[in-house]
Amino acid sequence: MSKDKNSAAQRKRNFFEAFSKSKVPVVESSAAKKQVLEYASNTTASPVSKRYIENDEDNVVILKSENHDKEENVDSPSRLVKKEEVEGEEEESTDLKLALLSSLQPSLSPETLLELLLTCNGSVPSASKLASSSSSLSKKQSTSIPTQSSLSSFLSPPSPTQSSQSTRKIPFPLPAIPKFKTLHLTTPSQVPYYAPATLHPSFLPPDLANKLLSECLAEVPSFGKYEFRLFERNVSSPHTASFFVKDEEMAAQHRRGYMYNGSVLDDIRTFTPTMHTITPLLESFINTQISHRIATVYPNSQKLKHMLPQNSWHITSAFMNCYDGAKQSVGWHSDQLTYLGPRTVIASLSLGVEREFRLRRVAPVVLDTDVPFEPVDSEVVEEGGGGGGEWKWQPEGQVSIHLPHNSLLIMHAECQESWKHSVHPARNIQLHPVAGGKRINITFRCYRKSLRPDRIPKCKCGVGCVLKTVQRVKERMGWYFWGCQVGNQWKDADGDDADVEGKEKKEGGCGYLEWAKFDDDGDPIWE
Ligand SMILES: O=C(O)CCC(=O)C(=O)O
Ligand SMILES: [Fe+2]
Repeated sequence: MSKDKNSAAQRKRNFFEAFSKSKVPVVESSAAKKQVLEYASNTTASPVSKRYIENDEDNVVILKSENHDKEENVDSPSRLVKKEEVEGEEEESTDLKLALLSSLQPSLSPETLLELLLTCNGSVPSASKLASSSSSLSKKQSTSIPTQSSLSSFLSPPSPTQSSQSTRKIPFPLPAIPKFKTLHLTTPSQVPYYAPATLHPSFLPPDLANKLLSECLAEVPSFGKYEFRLFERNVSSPHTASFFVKDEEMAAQHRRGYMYNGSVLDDIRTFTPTMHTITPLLESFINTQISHRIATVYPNSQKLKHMLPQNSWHITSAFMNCYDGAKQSVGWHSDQLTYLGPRTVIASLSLGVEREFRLRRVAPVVLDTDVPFEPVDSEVVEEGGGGGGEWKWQPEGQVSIHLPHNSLLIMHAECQESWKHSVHPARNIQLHPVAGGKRINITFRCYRKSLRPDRIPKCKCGVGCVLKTVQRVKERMGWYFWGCQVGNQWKDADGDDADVEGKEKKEGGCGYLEWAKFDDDGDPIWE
């Protein structure tokens, strides 16, 4: 590192450069503002570590980047506060305060924010108050599509052969990964080129991530173990998990009516304090990421049909998973869409031990499911084939992504319908100083009001239906249907519910099936 790069002025210039290209989560509600302000007055920043490991399995392709430092420089709120080039706590906490202040005052330039902080002796609450009461502050340049420092690195090359300054469009649809291959992605910037996901390491300010981890670890001992029938997923799951909602009222609603695999959950908990604190940060960040993806990846820069309107992704609930030791895992599955609706986005935060997450495409992305609905023989639409018109899907290889402590993986809108994911058992793990052998994962979700249990169809068993898509029948590829929860489960010895060929359907169930129609924004149209 050059001397010049180390100088305070240069560091400040670097920071401002990164900062002005970035979009910090915007905190809008007054309760959320209060939480950020509370956090701002208590926090000190500490360094984070991250590590990308390589793998020597057969048939493994490892994509390496020439410029790891640059490529790992990805977007996250804490990117703005974590300074590889900056030494010393004081600098870090200034950056953290700037990031927090920016989330409260998103329209102000970084220079203005710094001036405000200096004027207010470093107090974020006072600086924010001052900003709100002043009308003559300089504004950040407004752009309809926010760009991010890390997203510019996201758009930088996924392979070593390209120059780090060039940008390459993320292909849509994504290229096929050759059958039997596992593509190990070693930098976050590679992820969106091969999977319908983005990875944001060092997502939270380090102290906040550690606080959240400690809260989660306190919850874990009372988690239940779910074999084969883990909540929304019909899958072998040798790990423990629990379900969280925002408040008691929601918890009561969930206990009353939300069905998972034919029964209601009895273990429904409310968010821990830090889950509440990070909710507005996550919401703002995810909405920014979704908008960026729409602008840069999806055809004609339009949201995919059935996606939520822009800026309306919000957190209603979360599954918290705990993987204790190298062998605990979750088999191939996609998350059930029943309450999430079509084209859902899921924010998955990892804490503690780094583990390997895999993704595999199982069906094409269908852009227009708006085809005339006609009655068909229910056999034809069974997921996984059987009946006429079966889709001959060319099996594809898989992508492997390592998820370190405090990394956020966003599963984007095309992920659940066309891909499956899993957490791979590990040969060995590196213990985490706080979590020991445990990995905690929280998947934050946006349940739709229009898909509350009292609104969705019941099957002939009298149980709320499950929402699925057709994945193997060419003529109806991508269509959505409501089916019997029991009738849509498969006996599944190896945890892979994608490969149902040759497996038997579970006993019982009424075989109910009804086509599901959704409007452009993904809300159901009932007939
Ligand atoms: O632990 C993970 O990263 C994934 C968890 C998951 O797939 C789920 O909660 O549905
Ligand atoms: Fe999942």
